[in-house]
Amino acid sequence: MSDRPLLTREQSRAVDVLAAEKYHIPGVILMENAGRGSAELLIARRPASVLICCGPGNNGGDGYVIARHLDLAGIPVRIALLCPRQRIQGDALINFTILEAAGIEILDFADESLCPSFAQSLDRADWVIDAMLGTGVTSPPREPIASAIGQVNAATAQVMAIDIPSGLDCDSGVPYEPTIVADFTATFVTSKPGFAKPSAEPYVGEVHVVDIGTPQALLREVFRS
Ligand SMILES: NC(=O)C1=CN([C@@H]2O[C@H](COP(=O)(O)OP(=O)(O)OC[C@H]3O[C@@H](n4cnc5c(N)ncnc54)[C@H](O)[C@@H]3O)[C@@H](O)[C@H]2O)[C@H](O)CC1
Ligand SMILES: [K+]
Repeated sequence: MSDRPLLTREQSRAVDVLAAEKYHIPGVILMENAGRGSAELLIARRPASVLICCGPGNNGGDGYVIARHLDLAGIPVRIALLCPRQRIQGDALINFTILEAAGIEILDFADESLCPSFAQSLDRADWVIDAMLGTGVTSPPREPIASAIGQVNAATAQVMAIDIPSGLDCDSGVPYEPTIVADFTATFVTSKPGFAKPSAEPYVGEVHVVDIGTPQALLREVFRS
């Protein structure tokens, strides 16, 4: 796994497209593998209480899957949702709807200014999961995610970043203002080019690669292109 080439933003998109269009793998299966593999990494660290900060895209979708697996493992977990519920779409929406049906606690923080209860939720957690922004982002984090990143970085809880620390450019390794400072990053398929850059070092922490069930043949195609 570790001898695979690094995966760029464009190749990450190619994985999703090829999986769906040529290899008959629905995106929700990749998301399940991504979330379950990430949850297993955190469960091994025996968290007492977890806050999962979720953004509007599929990075947030991974966060909903993680919530379900932590809940199944008996770990108290809450979602801090940093976008209006109506913005959630596709595979992320499938997993969000499951969480709603399962009664897992979802706290809404869609407003520009995070209300004091975001800080209170942070205080209650010994681990925070950053599932706010992933490979789909090429600009500085906007509100309310920007404020959430600032508050997470100032909190005492340990931080696990999903795929990429939110705010870090996965290709260049340049941190936007602000960027999550993670204790460890669970990244999918293989590591990202930006992680090897000195500018990324303070943000990514220990990097763990999580496989998401893509066939070898698909990966060969992606890395050949
Ligand atoms: N093939 C794989 O590796 C898989 C990865 N998965 C996860 O999916 C994300 C990428 O998901 P995507 O929906 O493309 O993008 P994001 O979640 O990163 O964000 C898009 C979302 O964010 C909004 N947005 C864009 N720019 C900003 C900004 N500057 N500030 C705030 N919000 C912004 C935009 O409008 C969209 O709504 C990848 O990282 C993995 O975590 C899959 O789960 C499995 C396959
Ligand atoms: K992230």
